[in-house]
Parts: sequence; C-alpha cells; structure tokens
Amino acid sequence: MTGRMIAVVGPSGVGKDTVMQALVDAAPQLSLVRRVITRTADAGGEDYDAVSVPMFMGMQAAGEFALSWQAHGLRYGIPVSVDTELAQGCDLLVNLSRSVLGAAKARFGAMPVLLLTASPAVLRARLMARGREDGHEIDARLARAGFALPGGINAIHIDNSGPIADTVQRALAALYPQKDVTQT
Ligand SMILES: Nc1ncnc2c1ncn2[C@@H]1O[C@H](COP(=O)(O)OP(=O)(O)OP(=O)(O)O)[C@@H](O)[C@H]1O
Ligand SMILES: O=P(O)(O)OC[C@H]1O[C@H](OP(=O)(O)O)[C@H](O)[C@@H]1O
Repeated sequence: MTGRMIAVVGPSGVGKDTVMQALVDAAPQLSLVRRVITRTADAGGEDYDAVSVPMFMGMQAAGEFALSWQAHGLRYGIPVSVDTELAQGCDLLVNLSRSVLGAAKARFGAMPVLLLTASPAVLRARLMARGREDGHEIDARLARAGFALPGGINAIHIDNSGPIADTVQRALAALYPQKDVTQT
C-alpha cells in the first residue's frame, strides 16, 4: 500500500516543525520530508538542504522538485525522491506554504492537511524566543499569519497554543482514527 503525503501548514511560529518532529518521535511509520531551501546552512531549526539561488534554479530546471514555491524572500523545493518513499508505503510529513496547497493536492492526490493555529500574541512570543529572524522579519511573518487557505482545501484545524503532547495526540487521532500508532 502506498503512503500518504501529509501537509502541515499554518502561520510562521505556530510550531509546524516542532510538532512534525514530535509526531515522528511518537509514531514510527511517519517520516519527515527534507526541504531544499535557499537559506544559509547555519540558520538552525529544521534539517534542510541549504542551496544557493543558482543551484535551486538549476535543480528546478532539471525537474528535481515535485513542488516548489517562494515565501519570506526564500525559495523552497520538495525533492522528487518523495515519490519513492511514498511508493514504499511511508507516510510523509511536509511543511508547506498555505499558498501551494492547491498544487500539492494536484501533485499528490488525497492529502490530509493539518492546519496549526495559535493567537497572534503566542505567535509573536514564539518567533521572538526562537530568535532566527530579526524584528522586521518577524513583523513581516506576522503580517502573513491570517493568510486564507485556498478554496477546496479541507483542513484539520488543531490549536497548538497548549502543550505539544496534546497537539500530537489530536493530530494522530485525526490521521489514524482506527488504531493506536504510538510507540508506547
Ligand atoms: N506547543 C508549543 N508550546 C510551546 N512552544 C512551542 C510549541 N510549539 C512550538 N513551540 C516553539 O515555538 C517556536 C516556533 O516553532 P517552529 O519553529 O516549530 O514553528 P514553525 O511553524 O515551523 O515556524 P516557521 O514557519 O517560521 O518555520 C519554537 O521555538 C518552538 O520551540
Ligand atoms: O505563510 P505561508 O505561505 O503559509 O508559509 C510560508 C512559508 O513559511 C514557512 O517557512 P519557514 O519554515 O519559516 O522557512 C513555511 O514553511 C512556508 O514555506
């Protein structure tokens, strides 16, 4: 049986990467998609493939991305190697821009979408505490917080204002309603 591509979306700072890692830690059949990003390698946060803009453009021209988009002055790509992992039956978690969900649905077919939410005050506090961006960049990210999902996208809304463990429990219950998939 082929695996499912599972999109995780929501405003910057809501906790997408943190929740995705916690989900993988809790449920062994889930794996993370490693994104290609035109961000310097030392920025911290998620594990990603850091490339220059010319390298990214070359990879794109060579058809190496299943999906790509731009946000926050950066380019993001999802490598076509995900198709092999899906064919092997892995369920994959991918951090996507909300703007690319229509294209993702067209590319990957039936694709659960987890939309994480938190209040603007929580988002700001988390971005400031994370410290990856400066104040202007944080303001720009917060200005995008209310970006609407494209039409036709039926997302699973999960509030990530509380403990990560609660978010993980709710996400796994939505993704795997029939069984307990945790390691314990
Ligand atoms: N439920 C939570 N409770 C407390 N802190 C959290 C929670 N979820 C995430 N955080 C913290 O919030 C910060 C932002 O989380 P993270 O980097 O995962 O967000 P993100 O949605 O991936 O952001 P971006 O889109 O900007 O990459 C991190 O410092 C993380 O530790
Ligand atoms: O606001 P929207 O378009 O939904 O998201 C835009 C981008 O913001 C985040 O980037 P990063 O993880 O901070 O590099 C997401 O991963 C996405 O690629």
